[in-house]
Amino acid sequence: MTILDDVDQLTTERMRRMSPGNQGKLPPVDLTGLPPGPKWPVLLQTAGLLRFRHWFHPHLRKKYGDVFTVRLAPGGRPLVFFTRPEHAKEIFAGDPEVFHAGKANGILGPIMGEHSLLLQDSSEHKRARKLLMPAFNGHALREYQSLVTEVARDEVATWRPGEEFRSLDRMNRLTLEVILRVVFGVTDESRLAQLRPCVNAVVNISPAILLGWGYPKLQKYGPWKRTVDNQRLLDQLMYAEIRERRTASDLAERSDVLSKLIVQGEDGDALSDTELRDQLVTLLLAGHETTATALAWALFEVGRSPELLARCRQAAAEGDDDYLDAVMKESMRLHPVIPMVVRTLMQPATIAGYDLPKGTTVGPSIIIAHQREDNHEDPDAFRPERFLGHNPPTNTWIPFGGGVRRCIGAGFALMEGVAVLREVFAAYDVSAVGDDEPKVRNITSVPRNGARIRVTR
Ligand code: HEM
Repeated sequence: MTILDDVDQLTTERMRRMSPGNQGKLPPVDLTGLPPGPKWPVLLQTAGLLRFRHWFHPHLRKKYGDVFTVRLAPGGRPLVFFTRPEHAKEIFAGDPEVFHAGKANGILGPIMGEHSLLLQDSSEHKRARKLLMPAFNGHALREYQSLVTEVARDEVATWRPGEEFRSLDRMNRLTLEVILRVVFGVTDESRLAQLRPCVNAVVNISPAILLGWGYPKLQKYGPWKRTVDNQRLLDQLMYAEIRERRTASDLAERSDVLSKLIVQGEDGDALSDTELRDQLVTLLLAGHETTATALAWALFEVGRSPELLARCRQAAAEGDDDYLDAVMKESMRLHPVIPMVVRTLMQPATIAGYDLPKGTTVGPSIIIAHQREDNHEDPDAFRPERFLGHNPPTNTWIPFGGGVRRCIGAGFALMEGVAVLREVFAAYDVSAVGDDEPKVRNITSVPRNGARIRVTR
């Protein structure tokens, strides 16, 4: 068997094994005594939550109070939302053996693979998190900084004074390049050229594509076949990169996430090739569009206020990273990229005084936490100063979730955000063009018009 056949087989087996139909079913849930919620048909509630979340979360809080239940298709399984910081704390601090996060992400199994940090729970999650953590600590982040800055500078160098564009598109291009070069550590130009279109297609997961994962027979036809073919190509390229990297003579000196993960494993417990592939695809899917969206909103909001712009240009000129860090944090507060985080109860648990049965899914609403007036004064205003010199009270700012599942890339995203803002504001004045509002794009919320900006000197 050649290496190519071997990788093709790995892809085929993963897609089959991880198809939603082959993953274990959750037990039925007893609905008596759950917090209040709408009596609408479950399909309408599901549409409200998935497509109209920016209206639906505040509407439900207004109607039912701080804790409410939404029922989801198929089958009307309950999802209980909590909107107060002390309730978010109860969830984030919950026993990881009882509060599982991996189940809710199972839909991404065919692409991420079973080893993905996002999909694992209990001891497997603990082990993977321990192996990945050193590649995301403060020391590692400082090592990535110069390459991230270089990628940002190259992107900004392609802009022309007076040009108007969708900042979301430019930020997506930039953050993808960061994943390829700083996370995967690819340096070979021909491999980068092969990876760019392939990775772009992989991150474009529409509801129609998800359908193909649920019904593997569709994978012989049209867009679903193209998705699987593209997935095979990505796997070929990634396994080739992983296998070559293992034998690289400069492995220990390299500052990219993949090299660090390989070196880290040399002391004992090591990640296999398949585990490395699954974690890298997870980092790609979790870290690319999320960071790009937060950056696009930051540029758009700063571009709406000449005072903020002047402050950012000054910060870039003086190397005042704290101010740019506050701009990123305020961008994620006002426009949370991920609207909620969820956990499924493996045993009955009591939260906010409610006794909830096994199988219930629970989660803090990030949208509401960031909008509550008792959490953030004048919550509709974009004010980076909120984050200067102090942090907001615990669990009032939760764009990265919390507890043992808190986003492992939070520090990476902020480091990247600051580096990009520094490069943009060192070179350009930015003004927002038109208006914008959040729109649902699969799991994330993105600016509907792409956060259009004009750059001038
Ligand atoms: C602005 C950018 C980002 C946002 C808003 C964001 C948000 C989140 C959220 C809400 C979670 C779930 C946390 C929970 O369940 O409590 C998460 C998990 C995760 N994120 Fe991020 N993220 C961002 C950037 C990144 C980056 C840059 C990476 C990696 C390069 C990354 C990798 C991950 C991974 C691997 C997990 C799973 C952690 C686990 O289950 O243990 N994220 N992220």
